[in-house]
Amino acid sequence: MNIATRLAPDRRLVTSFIDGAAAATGPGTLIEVIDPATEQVVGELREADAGEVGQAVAAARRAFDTGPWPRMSSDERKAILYRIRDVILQHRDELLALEVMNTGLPVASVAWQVSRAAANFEMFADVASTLAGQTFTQDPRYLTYVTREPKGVAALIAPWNAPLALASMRIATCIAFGNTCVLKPSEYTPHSILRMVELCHVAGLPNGVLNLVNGRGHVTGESLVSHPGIDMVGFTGGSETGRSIMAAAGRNLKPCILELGGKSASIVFDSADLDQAIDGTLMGIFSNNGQQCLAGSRILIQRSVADRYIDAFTRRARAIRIGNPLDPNTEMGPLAFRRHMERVLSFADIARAEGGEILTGGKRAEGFDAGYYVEPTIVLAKDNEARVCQEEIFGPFASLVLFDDPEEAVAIANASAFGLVSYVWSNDLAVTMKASRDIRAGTIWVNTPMMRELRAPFGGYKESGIGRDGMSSSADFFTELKTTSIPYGRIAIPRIGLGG
Ligand SMILES: NC(=O)C1=CN([C@@H]2O[C@H](COP(=O)(O)OP(=O)(O)OC[C@H]3O[C@@H](n4cnc5c(N)ncnc54)[C@H](O)[C@@H]3O)[C@@H](O)[C@H]2O)C=CC1
Ligand SMILES: O=C(O)/C=C/C=C(\O)C(=O)O
Repeated sequence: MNIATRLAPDRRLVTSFIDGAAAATGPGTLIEVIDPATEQVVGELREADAGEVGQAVAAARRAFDTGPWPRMSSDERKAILYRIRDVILQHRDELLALEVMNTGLPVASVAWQVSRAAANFEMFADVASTLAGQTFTQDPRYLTYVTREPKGVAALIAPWNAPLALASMRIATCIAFGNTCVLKPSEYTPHSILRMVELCHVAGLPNGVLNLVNGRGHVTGESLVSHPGIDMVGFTGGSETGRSIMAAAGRNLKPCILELGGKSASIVFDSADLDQAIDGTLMGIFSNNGQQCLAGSRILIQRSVADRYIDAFTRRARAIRIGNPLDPNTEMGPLAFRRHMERVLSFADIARAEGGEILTGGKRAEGFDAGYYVEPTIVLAKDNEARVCQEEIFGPFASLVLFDDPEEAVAIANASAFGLVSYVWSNDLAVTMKASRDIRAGTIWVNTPMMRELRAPFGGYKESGIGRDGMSSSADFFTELKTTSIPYGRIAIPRIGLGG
């Protein structure tokens, strides 16, 4: 199937979507959208300038100040969010095709991500509709109660590596609590997101609650996050970008929730079920074409099992089926865009220069006329100080480091600027318990590849982020707490100002 030819001419151009309608075609810069599997131009987006961003923020503000959404009962909002879930699932194939066309991710992994997008809306509808309040009676003459109110208008910035799953997470956590927002997806992956935004309106989301602006980060993104009319910023993406977004938001004293990069340690102890650890560490680094913040990109291996592990891991990596992302048998597709592919490949030269041994890969995959295909790459690093162990590469690039005992493994895992997740492979309970206690990361997965429990807090230590997504954590970020105290009857108030 060549989905490039399936986009109708009127679906090629992506514009802003403001107050429930596509923005009229204006003079904005046109930016080509390229299918990374074919390198063909499959559409363009018309970049929103500061003026158009202002219109989107104004629409979100109107919807917040005077629209029905923040004033609905949580059950009414829940009914609409459930309909969004249903409409997403009804349009699964269409969303899937657009997502594959924009990202180059294998169709099998995108299928899971469309389900995840639907689950995000369901999950946060449930969370918001079951929020419990608090009461206090320290002074028995009073009832003091705490209510949660929506915080306002959010700027939401989404990445390109799993656009539907991650943008929907930001949208759902924001609007479920009665807020309104302006979303800016990545300029590389606008088509699936535009369709999802349209579908949210088909499902009955009131106009102005979810507005969309498209464009590059330094143009549309910067205008949005520095706009004085927004009340908060939600961002998923790289740590450097997170730094500038937080600085821009900070100038207006706006809070941020940042889900950033990682260089997560996947630790293979000699007490592991080695076959399972090999399956899990392969998924950890090579799934989603290696483009995941939560990738297990630093694999630490206990020296006593290193030969066996490395031999099997390398053999299996070489056997990964690279190909057309629309083929259900494909295990790895192309990287998302040319500049990113070149950056990932540059780390092979860096690895060699710093004394690492490339066990496999380090070059473009052969046999393709077009597409940003890269071979699964494995480097045995000289040590954990190497740049390939310290910098987020964000591609199918595994950096291996050896260790002798559990204490050393934890020390290496922690010797990183990042702290998003860690994977622990061991059947020794004490080893797993100590590792999970001592590793400084937001999530520890023991004997399992990525497993997202959406209710639990998810986010990073250190440069991997600020704040957490999840039940109470999302509620804390996306609502204001209001304390009200009311006496049970007329109280005696000291009478001042009666003197003469
Ligand atoms: N989920 C994650 O953790 C992701 C991590 N990355 C990491 O970041 C590196 C750089 O990739 P990029 O494509 O440059 O990702 P990025 O983090 O710059 O892009 C993510 C989003 O931020 C927007 N953006 C960029 N600069 C902005 C600004 N100043 N203000 C507001 N919005 C802005 C982009 O347009 C996009 O929508 C990758 O190599 C990878 O290491 C990239 C994407 C996702
Ligand atoms: O599951 C989440 O909420 C976040 C996942 C983040 C990534 O997979 C990513 O950014 O790569």
